[in-house]
Amino acid sequence: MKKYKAYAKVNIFLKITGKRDNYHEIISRFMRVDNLYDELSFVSKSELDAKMNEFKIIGDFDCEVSQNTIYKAYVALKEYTKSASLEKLMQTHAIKVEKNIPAFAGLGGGSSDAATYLKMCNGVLDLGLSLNELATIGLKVGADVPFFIYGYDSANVGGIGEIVEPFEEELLKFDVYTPDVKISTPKVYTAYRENFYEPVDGFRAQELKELNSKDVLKSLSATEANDLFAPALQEYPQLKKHYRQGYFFSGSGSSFFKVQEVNSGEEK
Ligand SMILES: C[C@@](CO)(OP(=O)(O)O)[C@H](O)COP(=O)(O)OP(=O)(O)OC[C@H]1O[C@@H](n2ccc(N)nc2=O)[C@H](O)[C@@H]1O
Ligand SMILES: Nc1ncnc2c1ncn2[C@@H]1O[C@H](COP(=O)(O)OP(=O)(O)O)[C@@H](O)[C@H]1O
Repeated sequence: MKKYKAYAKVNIFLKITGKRDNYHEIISRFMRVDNLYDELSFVSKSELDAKMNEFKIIGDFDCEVSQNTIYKAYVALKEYTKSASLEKLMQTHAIKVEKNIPAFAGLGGGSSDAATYLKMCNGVLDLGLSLNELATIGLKVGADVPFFIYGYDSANVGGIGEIVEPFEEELLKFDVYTPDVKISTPKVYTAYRENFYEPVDGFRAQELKELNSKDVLKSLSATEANDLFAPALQEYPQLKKHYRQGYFFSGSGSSFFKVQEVNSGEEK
């Protein structure tokens, strides 16, 4: 059975540019983490399970199937395509997820799984949907899903996550660690809105969009790079003891990352 990789991402920078209803408009550099991914595959159900005709996810999750981003992606795809072959596929097959991306980590785990599932269905069922269509469907599941649909190594992400512009640069390797602090994304954004709201101006946003990721990380502190870091520290003070010099905060957290040092002996 073919396995599909659902990569993690880090936010090199994340700046809020405004509000849109109860969401926030952002400008953020997303970069794929090449050595951290979940693996998804379709597996045939037993005859008995097929008769149950339930959406089956095989994997280690702390949420109900109905709350899983993969199931939400299925519902959105079925709504968009009205595809009988999709229903048939999920009647006869389960989706197996080998989870490696920690949840609540600011690494986009749920969103990446949802995007990968949408691309798997599009391929296996030959639905003929464009990446733009899949990104539109995916946005219904989560703001981070469009980035994973396009599959760029590095991109400038805007809007609430629906604008994804590829950024040509080398894919960096990261050291990532995820303290055991379960962070609620909505709670961090709300804390930002209430206590830290200071949207970045257009000129500065454009400057950041044009800087390569290494130079961004060399020129900014963790707090300057990610507008959600200060509100996350306010809501989850225990994060403070996990902070290490030279590391940056990804998304709404709790993960920290830094660019891996390339030893002189290693190939460039
Ligand atoms: C913070 C970021 C940074 O990449 O990612 P993670 O830290 O989750 O990886 C994203 O903006 C999160 O994307 P995602 O995790 O898909 O968020 P969603 O499920 O769509 O939204 C969860 C909640 O976060 C808030 N939210 C999310 C995105 C956004 N641009 N503005 C917001 O205010 C809203 O309160 C929303 O109800
Ligand atoms: N496929 C999934 N993978 C991981 N978490 C998921 C998934 N579907 C739903 N969730 C739920 O979403 C929350 C964490 O989402 P996740 O995307 O992993 O974190 P973050 O948004 O911080 O990157 C948890 O409540 C988890 O139970």
